[in-house]
Amino acid sequence: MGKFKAASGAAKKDAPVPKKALKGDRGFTDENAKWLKLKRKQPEPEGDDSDAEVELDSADEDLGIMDDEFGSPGGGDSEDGSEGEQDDDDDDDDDDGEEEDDDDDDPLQGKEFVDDGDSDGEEDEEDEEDAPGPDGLDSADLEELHRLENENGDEEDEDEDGGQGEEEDEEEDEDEEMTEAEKQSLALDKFKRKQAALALREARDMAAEGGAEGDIDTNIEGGTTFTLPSGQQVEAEKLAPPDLALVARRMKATVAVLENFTARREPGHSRADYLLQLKRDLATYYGYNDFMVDMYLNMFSVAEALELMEANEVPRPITLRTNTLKTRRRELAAALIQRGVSLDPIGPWSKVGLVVYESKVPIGATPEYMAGHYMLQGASSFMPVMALAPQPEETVVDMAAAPGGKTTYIAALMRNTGTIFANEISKDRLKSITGNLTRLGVTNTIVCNYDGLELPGVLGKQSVDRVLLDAPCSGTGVVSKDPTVKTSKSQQDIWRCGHLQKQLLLAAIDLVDANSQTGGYIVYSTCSVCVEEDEAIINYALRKRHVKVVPTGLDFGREGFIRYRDFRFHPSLKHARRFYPHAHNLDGFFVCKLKKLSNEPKKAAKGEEEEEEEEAATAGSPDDTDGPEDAGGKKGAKKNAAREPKPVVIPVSRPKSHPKGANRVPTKKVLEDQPDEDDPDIAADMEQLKAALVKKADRGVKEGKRQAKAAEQTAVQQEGGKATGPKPGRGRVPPAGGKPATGGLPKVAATANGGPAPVAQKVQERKANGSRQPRDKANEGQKIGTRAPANGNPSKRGQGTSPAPAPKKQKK
Ligand SMILES: C[S@@+](CC[C@H](N)C(=O)[O-])C[C@H]1O[C@@H](n2cnc3c(N)ncnc32)[C@H](O)[C@@H]1O
Repeated sequence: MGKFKAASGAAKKDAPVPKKALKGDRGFTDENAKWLKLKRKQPEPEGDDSDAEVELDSADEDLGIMDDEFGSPGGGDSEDGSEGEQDDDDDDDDDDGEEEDDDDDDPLQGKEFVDDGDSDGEEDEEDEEDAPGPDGLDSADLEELHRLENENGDEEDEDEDGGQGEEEDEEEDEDEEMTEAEKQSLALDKFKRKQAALALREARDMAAEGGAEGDIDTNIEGGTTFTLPSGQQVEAEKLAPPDLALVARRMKATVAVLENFTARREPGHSRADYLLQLKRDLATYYGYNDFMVDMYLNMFSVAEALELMEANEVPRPITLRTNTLKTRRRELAAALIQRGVSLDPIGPWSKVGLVVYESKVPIGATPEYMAGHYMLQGASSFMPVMALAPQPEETVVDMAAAPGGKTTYIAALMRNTGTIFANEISKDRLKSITGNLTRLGVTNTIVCNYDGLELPGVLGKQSVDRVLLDAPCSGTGVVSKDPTVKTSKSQQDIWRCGHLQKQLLLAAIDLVDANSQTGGYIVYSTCSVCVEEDEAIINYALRKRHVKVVPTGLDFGREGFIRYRDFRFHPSLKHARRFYPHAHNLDGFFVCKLKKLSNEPKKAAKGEEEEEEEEAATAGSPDDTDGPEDAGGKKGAKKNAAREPKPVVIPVSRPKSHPKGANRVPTKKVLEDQPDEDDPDIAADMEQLKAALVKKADRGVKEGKRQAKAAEQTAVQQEGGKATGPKPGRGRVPPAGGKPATGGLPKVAATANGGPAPVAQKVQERKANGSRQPRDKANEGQKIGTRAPANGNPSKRGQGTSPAPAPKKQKK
């Protein structure tokens, strides 16, 4: 008891696995049992980047670790996987590479590296909570406390005994300066907190043990059957401050009932009644909105959803990636240990990662950091680059690159050879990319500032070997970094993201040459756990392009969904990988690798054209995310509007009327998106949207004129001519999205010498010359650049074919 255990069978299955990566094995094993353990206390990165940007434009710079990924929820991280020429251990990422275990001869291994003795991390926090003082507590309170403590057994007592020490003494001193009332109030607060913590722990324990048949006490008030609160009680609770202890105990009881419903239900109450109460309580206790609670409960068992929410309260470990362009991991580790940093290798699955437990110095401002020997970067962001497995001398696109964490990792794996196009739509975020590239000594990268949708037009279709699309997303996987996600996301956000993600993924596929000698791969990743942003996007691409899902090479992580509620995805989606905080101690993350099979356009299957049209009109509604094929085909999903909740599954709340069809005002994002001109479907969709927009704008103008006229008349009628009506021509024209896309091609890649890079031309030249040829040193300066894009000339390519809007700030 008392430990936060993996709850479900599924979670246990995922538990860190093998002993050691076998030599010659490909991929990565999950032997990181130690560091994967949840830890309550982690050193904060300098500048508290924790506010990882869930928003697309959130600046990593805020952290004071400007270039690093910490603080950028979207997944901004940079990692290198290769140890360059000194050490090939980075090659574990390569599809073709043999895995070498450099740790075998790592002198630091098991010596200087600090052992994480914090296996009981979770309890530490509670240990630090002071036992409630007797002051101000009545005997009933104390009795209750003792009862709770006794229920939690000796372990709890030990925790408390051991956990206080000097801190308690200090508090006693402070107590003397307090008034009696203050003391009582403080003590009561502590008592309540303690009660809540104990009750929650019980709930967790019980959940973790799968409801241990037989010995679950479902009685919330000793002896009586657990009774759901009445409507009146629910209303009363809404008005009062939340009683967290009560809520926690009720959650426990509710979970127990749901897990053995027939035996424990209260007559007259349905499963839905209990679920509704549980949802309310989860939202109260952890502070989520209904959408998020529904999403978790749809995805996991109730017990596991609880675990995930609990894990979201805990920060992920601080991790860094050795920049193998400049140093080796063992050297970096030795240098940091010298400075008072406690660290360990991140796990056998990475040869460049380190996990930091404690640091006496700001880890984002050490001389080694400044010198570019490492990148602070969340462990989950290693995965997409490892899956991409870029090869030296290839041409690779990082389609949504800021702040450049993954770009720099790609560069390291390519050993600074070949060419990377690091693209980012947000001009403001470009400097984070260039800053990181410069600091880490990356010289094979051209930074560009396009909407990713434009890239096939700019760089040329089938022009590159690999593309990483670390897509803008809702950020529902990074709650611990950005708790605002708990309440700020809605189903509409997911639909909006989904629509953009689909288009970006098609553009990514179009960039890749299926006939690449060494590549032909696309990796799609998000830091969202929403199926509509993950598997549904891949499934869409499978229908639209000649691609197949291939294994990521990552040996841990859960399989992608093939069935999710009403959705049925291609069976190959099991090769995708999902990572969760509660199961892997990683941010919630999705990674999927595609192999392009042919450069030929894929003919739309029967019925799909019609579907595309509808998609444009619905712009990412759930119905366009590949609904069930077993319910009358894909169209069946659309007809299946009233979706039946499955047992212990709560339907996602949807708006009562989803805006569809011509009357729907297109979202701003949709209007900004540029069509892939070579994709007739999308181009047609966009035309349709634009037409609708123009029509709407016309209506708005007419309405504006009408109102102006009315205002004039009113003014004339009014004494002194003071009009109170709307001013002529103001305020009635549809705003924002209505702005027609104007302007020429923005943004340009810059070369190392600051001049504009004729990007597409270079790619085409490179292709013509054979991309595998060694680079011409004389051309290097022109071809390769890492500086911030100058306001140079735009690439000629694409000009006049795709009127691109100025880059807009994107919100995730
Ligand atoms: C998840 S973050 C990328 C993190 C980055 N890959 C890293 O590892 O450091 C997504 C990025 O996509 C950018 N973005 C959003 N919409 C885009 C678009 N249409 N084209 C290109 N980039 C876009 C956002 O500004 C944001 O920087």
